Amino acid sequence: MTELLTAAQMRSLETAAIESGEVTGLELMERAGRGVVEAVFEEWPAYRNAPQSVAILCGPGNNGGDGFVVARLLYGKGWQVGVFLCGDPEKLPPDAKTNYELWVADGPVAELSEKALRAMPYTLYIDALFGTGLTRPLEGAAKDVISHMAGRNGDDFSDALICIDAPSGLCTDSGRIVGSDSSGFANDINRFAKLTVAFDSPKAGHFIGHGPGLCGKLVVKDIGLQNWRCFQPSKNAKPGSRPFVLRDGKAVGILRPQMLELIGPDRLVDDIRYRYQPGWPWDSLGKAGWGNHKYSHGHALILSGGAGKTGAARLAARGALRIGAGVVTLGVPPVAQMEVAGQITALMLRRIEDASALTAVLADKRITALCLGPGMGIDQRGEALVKAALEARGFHPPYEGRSVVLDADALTLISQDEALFGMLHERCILTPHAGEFARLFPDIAAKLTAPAVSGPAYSKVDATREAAKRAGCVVLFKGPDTVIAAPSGACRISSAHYARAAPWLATAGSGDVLAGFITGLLARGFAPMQAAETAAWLHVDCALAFGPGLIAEDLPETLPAVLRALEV
Ligand SMILES: NC(=O)C1=CN([C@@H]2O[C@H](COP(=O)(O)OP(=O)(O)OC[C@H]3O[C@@H](n4cnc5c(N)ncnc54)[C@H](OP(=O)(O)O)[C@@H]3O)[C@@H](O)[C@H]2O)[C@@H](O)CC1
Ligand SMILES: [K+]
Repeated sequence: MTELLTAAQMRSLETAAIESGEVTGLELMERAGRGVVEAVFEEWPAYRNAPQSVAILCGPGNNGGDGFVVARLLYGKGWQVGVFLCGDPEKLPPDAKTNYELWVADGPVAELSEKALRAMPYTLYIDALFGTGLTRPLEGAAKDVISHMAGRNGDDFSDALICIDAPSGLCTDSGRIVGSDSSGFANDINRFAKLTVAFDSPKAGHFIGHGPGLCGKLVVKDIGLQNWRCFQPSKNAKPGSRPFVLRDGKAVGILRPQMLELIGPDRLVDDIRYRYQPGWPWDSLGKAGWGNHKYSHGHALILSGGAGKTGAARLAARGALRIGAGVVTLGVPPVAQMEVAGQITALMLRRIEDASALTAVLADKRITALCLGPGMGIDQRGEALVKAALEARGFHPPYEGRSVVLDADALTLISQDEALFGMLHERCILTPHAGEFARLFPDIAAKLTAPAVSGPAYSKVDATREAAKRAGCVVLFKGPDTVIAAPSGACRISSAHYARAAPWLATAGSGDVLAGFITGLLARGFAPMQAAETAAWLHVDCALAFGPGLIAEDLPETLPAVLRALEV
């Protein structure tokens, strides 16, 4: 698990640490600068004993302060250091000012301008203009320089640029660029830095929006704030009582409540395990829960479209079966029965011509989860099926109720019909991609696509939370930065970036398999949020395990190996 912090949380952490009297802001800044230098040598080990030249671009706040520390430390190692300041040195905040003065004893500070920067080439460039304190669009020299670094003049700095905390101009809460004209990043929004060095914990903006593309590689350096982020583990703290912070598999503390707001599942398995409680359904994915009869592992019903449109539902059904639903039935209209019957083996088949047939089938309380949408069609039959599915909420101990995954065409249908939308309940999960999200929640999507005029900007996290609250159910907003939110505000980011980048997952039918994974877990008794986050994580893991060349059919077939590797 990786906890992701907002800029405000990071500030409150820093304030708590400083107010405790155990550490000063200056010490934190020194650790941050040291962390950057360490990261540079880890990335370019050959430079450890071969001093190079570096240009350090310092801004008017503490991000700039970190830059002055790096300047001093590299100069001390024999580097040729050019320092450029954006702003008035007299107005620097106290710790940054101190480090400015320390640097001035070593070398000069030039006023930041594109011309000054271009006067000579440097081996490396360090962007210390703005970090978590960015409040408005870049302008003037800062904007000129960043757009130059982003390739406006045809130069490519992306193998030589290190960003302190964030690429300047990027909002660390939202991963959006602040400014209506992309603040100079317009040339190629996915190529900017080689390395971004963040402190203590990554920020949400490193994982969503343009963050991952602009940051290059993300390195997080510890600056000794963990005692203010976590309560110390007490002897009585048991898994399940409060979320633990794990480091290398060991609990190092219990999260402070304010830090719980945003938690990202980089290592979701740990995340799940530390919340383990006896009887929790994850256990039943492994050996411990096997041995009962098939219906005790849940029965998923996946509704298919008509002839020639059954592939998507079959993919979803295969996913649900592989993830461990005891029984998976495909509900097909009679016209598609032969087509589907010829393609499936372990899956069951049921004729479901219309809504009344579905209602009759749902009298079977053993059906614990439904999936509607993949290939279903947006005709009257589809609409009536969605209505029947949302009406039939049946209860079946030990499950809290029957769950419904609404994907693809089902999302289009509920976006067109307020009454259907109003029938959503807490056991539903919506799985929109960006286009479907915009149809379902046009006003929310508009906020997300409107230019970000100030920071912190409205983010995909904000949008997904708002959508979940309005729908009254879990929303999984797909993308390489999948965001999952519950009406309560609980939120996870399942990011397929950095070490988990799997661009080949963007392949036809992969969303259908994801819907099937979620449905299978729901059928087994996972709560909606758990089902969505676990499925999203396993989906990416399958793609990573398979590698390039992946097609949607491969995802369910790779799942057994992924589960084996988890030793569940
Ligand atoms: N928190 C921690 O624990 C630690 C934090 N550390 C470091 O501190 C960084 C955060 O520092 P920070 O808060 O001073 O913010 P920063 O990003 O330097 O910029 C703020 C300044 O810029 C200004 N400004 C904003 N936008 C602007 C614009 N478009 N154009 C022009 N000006 C603009 C803004 O002015 P204002 O909005 O007040 O007018 C303010 O003066 C963080 O990223 C990390 O590197 C480390 O030392 C380790 C410990
Ligand atoms: K920066």
